[in-house]
Amino acid sequence: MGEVEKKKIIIDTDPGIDDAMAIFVALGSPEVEVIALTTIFGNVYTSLATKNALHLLEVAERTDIPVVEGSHMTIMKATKLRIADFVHGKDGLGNQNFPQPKGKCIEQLAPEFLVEQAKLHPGNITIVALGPLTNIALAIQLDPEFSKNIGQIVLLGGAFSVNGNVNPAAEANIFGDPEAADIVFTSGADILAVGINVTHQVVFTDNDRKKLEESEGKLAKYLCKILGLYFSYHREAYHTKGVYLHDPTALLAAINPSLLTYTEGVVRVQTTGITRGMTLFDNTLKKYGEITEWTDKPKVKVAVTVDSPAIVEIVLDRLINS
Ligand SMILES: O=c1[nH]cnc2c1ncn2[C@@H]1O[C@H](CO)[C@@H](O)[C@H]1O
Repeated sequence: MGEVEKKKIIIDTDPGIDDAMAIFVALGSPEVEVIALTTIFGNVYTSLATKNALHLLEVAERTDIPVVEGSHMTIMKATKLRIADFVHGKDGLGNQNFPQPKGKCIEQLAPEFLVEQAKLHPGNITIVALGPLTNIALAIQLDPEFSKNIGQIVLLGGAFSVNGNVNPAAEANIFGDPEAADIVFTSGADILAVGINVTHQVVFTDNDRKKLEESEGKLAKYLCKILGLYFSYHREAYHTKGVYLHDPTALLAAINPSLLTYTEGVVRVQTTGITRGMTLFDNTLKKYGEITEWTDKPKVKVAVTVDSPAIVEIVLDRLINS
């Protein structure tokens, strides 16, 4: 029997403790081929995201995978960014003082790289977007064919019919660049959004962490070092005895969509006022009496439920066997 072709994924990432987890899960998943990591600000600034991406690939002994640096500012060219170092540490990886990576990112910039790869493999690349959507929006602006050429964009972002995590209205990745997010949601690309309404159901407990600690998995052991800060943040902010697996859930949705259920509709992002960054979903079933900002916009898929025990089990399995 011939080998089943692996799904080609590009992870757009701002590592980030849960990003590190997602990247390692991806590297341990035989179903996918990680063709590059592109970087973005969010949990850290973009230069640090690049450094951390290179570092994580060195830890995983996968320096064959290129790192491509992304935008240092929002699509509106704002450089005053909201960085979640209080969740991930000053270094983005739990304040562990890791050595500088030896490798370097490639010369090309992330938006051009994304455009080029989508052209090279039309319909066959999945972008797993784990941070603000700036690079992807820039790729859409660079090439009118990009939304058609890209296979799918699975994004971790939004808070659908629930409160956000930056403030009651907005989730962190969308809040990081709301204008970019609105461009992506309305681009016509095949989009699957995994919001915190879903990822807050996927809790990785103290007991799961113990399983990582007691395992022989190389990447499991590494993650145990950086998870401490993420756990204490969750204990303080959410009073949970565990952490939310945001990025690993989005990554696994890209690998095996049947782990979640979805609905379809139009998503717009609020870009002004106190609800800046809010994602508003229209299921398009109601016929409004007038034309709205949602009318005739392309539909996207939005995750509704998730098989949390299965997600945690797969994450554990991929890390313990690393
Ligand atoms: O309270 C928070 N504020 C800002 N960012 C957060 C918070 N909690 C988690 N994340 C980070 O933002 C993404 C999910 O929204 C994840 O990458 C997560 O690590």
